[in-house]
Amino acid sequence: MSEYAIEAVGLHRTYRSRTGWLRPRRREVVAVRGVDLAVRRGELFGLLGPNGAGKTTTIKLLNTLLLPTSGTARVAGYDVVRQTREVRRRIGYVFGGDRGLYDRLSARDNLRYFAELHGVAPREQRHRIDELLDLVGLTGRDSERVEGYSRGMRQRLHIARGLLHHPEVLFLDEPSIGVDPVAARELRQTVADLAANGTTVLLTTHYMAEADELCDRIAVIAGGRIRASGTPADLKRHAEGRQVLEVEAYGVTDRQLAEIHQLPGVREASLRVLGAVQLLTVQSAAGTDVQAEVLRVLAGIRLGRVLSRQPTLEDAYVAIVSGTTAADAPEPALSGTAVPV
Ligand SMILES: Nc1ncnc2c1ncn2[C@@H]1O[C@H](COP(=O)(O)OP(=O)(O)OP(=O)(O)O)[C@@H](O)[C@H]1O
Repeated sequence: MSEYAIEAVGLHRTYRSRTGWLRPRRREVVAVRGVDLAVRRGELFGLLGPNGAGKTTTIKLLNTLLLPTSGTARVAGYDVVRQTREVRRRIGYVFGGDRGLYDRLSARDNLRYFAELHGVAPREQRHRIDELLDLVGLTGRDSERVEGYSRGMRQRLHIARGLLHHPEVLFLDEPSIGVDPVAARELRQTVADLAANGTTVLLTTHYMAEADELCDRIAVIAGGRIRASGTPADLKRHAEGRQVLEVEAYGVTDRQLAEIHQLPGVREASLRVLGAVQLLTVQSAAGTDVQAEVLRVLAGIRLGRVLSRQPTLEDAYVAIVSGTTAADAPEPALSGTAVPV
């Protein structure tokens, strides 16, 4: 038996569609271009990337919902194209959002229904459902209708649903999307417990802190290609030798962001909108003090907190996605980077 639960070699996927009505035209989108992955059994592996990077497509290629245009993959030891039935029996798939549960049924009845669909033997059902309700922390709330559940509770019920048939590999696509921070923490605990019980988990997320806390290893995907992979500590090295300046501001323009990018010593600059406030993050070579110059560019704008700090996994991620990692980035990038939130 291979030590890997998921092995992919050179996965490609092109979507072909027609657009237009009077003069239909073919449109091709290369969503995944040569992805290699090797996820060990029992590992909690994160696939991170900005919007449109190819995360969901990669997951769908691995869980047999899509056929690769080229390349091969094995999941739980079986080929995803030639042995789809064997693969499907051994995997679970949980995607973020509201679909996939019956609102007017209780959590327990939802699980009963899906247990039937998955062919879980009737005498095993009760025990399995109790076990899963306990794992996802819904014991005691299981007779309530799902329509009254919070987003976090729904997500945990989704996970229980995905685990009914004892899958060896669980695919979790954006599990904490739209979940509040406290519920997200509980959700992370559930995912960590799963991996501790031996299930291999492949998780996609936009949240760096989540990946940092949870994952044994992470691959960063952008433009359909894996840009970097390794443990969170390995990835953090991509921002090694840098320092980070964070400025809360109100009304930074694209021009100012581009100007900050051009400042001597600046490696990366990005802007995120957090409610009413913008968070400007500037990465620079360690030992280069860019603060005075950045504040000069921002003169006249209302500012909040200004903070200098060590790089985090998120900074490394920004550097990897924009192709300006510590090793290969002597020149600053030319344009601002839109960071997914
Ligand atoms: N059914 C489809 N037909 C055509 N193009 C598609 C289809 N599904 C995805 N794409 C395109 O393929 C690319 C990769 O999409 P994918 O959904 O895999 O990215 P993602 O990393 O999961 O993004 P997000 O975080 O936004 O969900 C994008 O450019 C997307 O627009």
